Amino acid sequence: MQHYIRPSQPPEQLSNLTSSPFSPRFPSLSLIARTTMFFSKASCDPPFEEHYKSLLRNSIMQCSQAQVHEVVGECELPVIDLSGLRSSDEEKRHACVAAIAKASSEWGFFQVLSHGISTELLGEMRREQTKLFEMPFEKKVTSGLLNNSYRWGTPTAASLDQFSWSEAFHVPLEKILEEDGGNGEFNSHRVVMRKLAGAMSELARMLAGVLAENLGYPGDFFTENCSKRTCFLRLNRYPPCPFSPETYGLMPHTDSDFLTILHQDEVGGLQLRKDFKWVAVWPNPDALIVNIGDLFQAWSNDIYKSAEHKVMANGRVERYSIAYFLCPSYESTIGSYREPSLYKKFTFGEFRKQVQKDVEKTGHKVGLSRFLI
Ligand SMILES: C=C1C[C@]23C[C@@]1(O)CC[C@H]2[C@@]12CC[C@H](O)[C@@](C)(C(=O)O1)[C@H]2[C@@H]3C(=O)O
Ligand SMILES: O=C(O)CCC(=O)C(=O)O
Ligand SMILES: [Fe+2]
Repeated sequence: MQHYIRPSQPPEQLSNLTSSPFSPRFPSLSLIARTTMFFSKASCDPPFEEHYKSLLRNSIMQCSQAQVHEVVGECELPVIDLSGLRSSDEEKRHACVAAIAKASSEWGFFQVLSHGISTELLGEMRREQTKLFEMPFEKKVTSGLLNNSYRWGTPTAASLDQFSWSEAFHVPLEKILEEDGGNGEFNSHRVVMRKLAGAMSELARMLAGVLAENLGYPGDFFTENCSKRTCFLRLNRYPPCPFSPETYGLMPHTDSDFLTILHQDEVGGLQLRKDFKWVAVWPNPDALIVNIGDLFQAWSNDIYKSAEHKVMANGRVERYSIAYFLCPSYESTIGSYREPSLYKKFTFGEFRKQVQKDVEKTGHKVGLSRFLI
């Protein structure tokens, strides 16, 4: 049931510009089109260089000492075919549940095939996402698009290790599910987002249910507490970055949710921390990535792991990803499914507030350890 794959080609991030046009590693035409040749900044790009001038200048001098020693290993992230869950053969279903639970404990990450989200829908979303990010930077900032959810860089960054070379729409789904909440001009992306949110919600709640049942607990906790309205869809874009290859596209973090479903494009750059090493997650066009968030780690009393992950910026090409965050309402209380609990009970609202406070104060998310008993 659980098997490992390593793609035949490395992600574009690792291919090099000097390769021959006849070599299979030569970048595809679409990638060439997406390459901002030698750092001419597009009008859609956020003004990272102007805004974070001193931060970036210092970072080049220091060459980010903190990250130099880190090893990036090859990733053999579990790939799980979810058709096993729909099988009438009880043994097959059981093997699939066991594979999901094992990966969630050992990695906090896994990839899924036969996930039920069509390539067409993911492609539609990707086209809408591209249109959104191609708008002039000023418009993204000022137009209040998608409930004012546009973010770029890291406003609180005091050093390069707190800085993210990326932009995102971090969209509370409650807002886009409202029928007429939007500006007519942008309706097509709202329609696609609703469709994708529906499909992602089904998949996320099904996986959360499986993980809960594996611990002998009914899965309805997630159906009851995480409605379509309390979740988030995040559209990420990582523009090409002319600075040190050590620059983060997205700084190391754990996700503040129950679980995340991620669709990444073919560029690569996502890395997760396993056994004190950073390992790269190779893009697999047929798979979605699933990772356990802080709330599931607390709820499962550390049986499932919320693994730290990051995105490394790419010097030549832009990268896109879409993340669906399975979250409860802010009033929901998160407590361990069994006693004695490692963590104090907290509401999701308290957790988010504490994360924000820590990030504002120190530039870093402290996260779950704040709530240890
Ligand atoms: C500065 C930060 C905000 C963030 C946690 C972090 O320390 C690093 C990444 C951020 C991020 C990105 C994805 C999600 O939007 C988010 C909720 C998360 O879990 O990690 C945010 C965090 C946040 O805003 O709390
Ligand atoms: O872009 C990626 O691959 C990861 C994004 C991510 O970690 C996030 O949005 O929380
Ligand atoms: Fe994340």
